[in-house]
Formats: sequence, C-alpha cells, structure tokens
Amino acid sequence: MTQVSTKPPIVSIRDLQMVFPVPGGQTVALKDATLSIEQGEFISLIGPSGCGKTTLLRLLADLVQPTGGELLIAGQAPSVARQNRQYGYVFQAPALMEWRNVLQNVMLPLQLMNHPVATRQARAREMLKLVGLEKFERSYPWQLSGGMQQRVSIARALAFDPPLLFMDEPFGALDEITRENLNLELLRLWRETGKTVIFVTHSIPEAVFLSTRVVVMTARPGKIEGIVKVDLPQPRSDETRESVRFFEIATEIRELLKKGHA
Ligand SMILES: Nc1ncnc2c1ncn2[C@@H]1O[C@H](COP(=O)(O)OP(=O)(O)OP(=O)(O)O)[C@@H](O)[C@H]1O
Repeated sequence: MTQVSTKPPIVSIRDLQMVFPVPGGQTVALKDATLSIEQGEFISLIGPSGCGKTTLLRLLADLVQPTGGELLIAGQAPSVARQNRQYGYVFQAPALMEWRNVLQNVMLPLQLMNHPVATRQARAREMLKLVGLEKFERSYPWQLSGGMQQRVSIARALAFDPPLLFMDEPFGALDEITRENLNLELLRLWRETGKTVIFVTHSIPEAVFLSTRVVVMTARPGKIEGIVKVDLPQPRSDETRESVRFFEIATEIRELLKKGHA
C-alpha cells in the first residue's frame, strides 16, 4: 500500500511576484514563481545576476512582502514562520561582530531571545562542534580565515535549530579548494541534521554537487526556467565531481541558463 504524506511541503510558493517601485517606473524582480519543496531537500537557486534569487530568499524570510501570489513555510505565513524561528539565514559575507568571540557570536541569537546563559552556551558549543570549530570558541573573527568565519555564521544560523536554512552565496568569496571543502562539510551537516537547505549560487558545479534539485532562473524579470533533479548518489564525494552523470546534469543546467538568457 502506498503511504500518502499529510505533511505540508516545507516551502510552497505559487505565482509569486515581486515588483519594486524605482524612480520613473518599476522593476519586476520575480514573476510567476511556483515551487514546492519537501522537508529534507537541498535546493539550489541558480541564474544570471539580478534575476531575483536573493529576492526570493528575502520573500521566504519575510524580509520583504510579495506584490502577488502565495507563499507558505511549513503551512504558515512567512511572518508566523519567522516568529516561530523556522529558518536560519546565512549571508554572502559572514557578518560577525568583531568585538565578540566565536562562542559569543554564535550565542547572540539565543541571547537576544533571553535564553538562560547555560542553555545558550551549551547550544552554541554543540553547533560549533557540528561545524568543526569547537577549538576556536575563544577566537575573534579577525583571527579566523574566510572559510572559518563562514562556518561560524552557519553555526549561528543553526543556533535555534530551525528546520530550514537559507544560504545566499555563502562561499562565493572563497578560493576554489576552500569552497569544495566547505561544500563537503555542508553536505555532512545536511545529512546529520536533516535540515532543508535553500542555497543561492552562481556556480553550476557547486549547484550540481550539493543539490537534490536545482531551480534555474531566467534573466530579469526572474522566472523559473526549469527545475533539474540531481539523481547523483549520496553521500557525494570528490569522485562525484568526476562522474559522467555529473557532467550530463551540469550540461542540462547550462542549456536551461542559456535559454533563460536568450
Ligand atoms: N529593495 C529594492 N528596490 C528596488 N529594486 C530592487 C530591490 N531589491 C532588489 N531589487 C532589484 O530586483 C532585481 C533582483 O535583485 P536580486 O538581488 O534578487 O537578484 P539576484 O539574482 O540575487 O542577483 P545577484 O546574483 O547579482 O546577487 C534587481 O534588478 C535588483 O536591482
């Protein structure tokens, strides 16, 4: 007998639209986006600069309000999901507080919510262990490499143990090898925690390596050109990047990107 899941998708968007007023007119940042994401997926958003990837994340995070369409996070309005701490957000720049050490940075969200000191310390240490930085809790951001700083910001985003993690080009500024290592670490963390990740990237290989599905967007006004399922075996490894299937999927995404540019 087939089991039918009654759980709502963790993200459900229908005909989502975002139009920004600009002097002398308007910018259509996102047009008619429809997408459903199940719990535990790893979704990458890829598309040309200005196609609305960050806007889509900001809509999901309730940082801007859509001008049309529907959007639900775990069956809730984004404002409710935000209050219920349903997601963590990792930005392109780590945005750490220079005057706070690593532990204090990770504890900050819990401190703002008045969690007791012992609870927030224990939770922050657990998250630092998850990202492999338990030995650096007393270090200050300026004492860490760019990759380590981004791991701290991932630990901070996970402090509330949210089911969803939004990541906006988190590794874009890092060198290729650091980026590949962090990709592997992120996949380990994703497997161990069962989180749903929505990840913005400009890199086709990064999207293929990380994702269960890749959402390909068109040039402005940003629309979804296609959704590519990545059927590469898990866990992914360095060998994954050399497989024939990896190149086939990368080519499929490249063709969709070209179509969206035309
Ligand atoms: N607050 C705003 N007011 C006016 N226009 C905006 C605003 N936010 C975004 N836009 C415009 O919406 C479009 C989409 O921007 P967005 O940052 O979502 O693109 P993106 O795909 O993330 O780009 P990139 O890959 O370069 O980061 C752009 O043309 C941008 O200028």
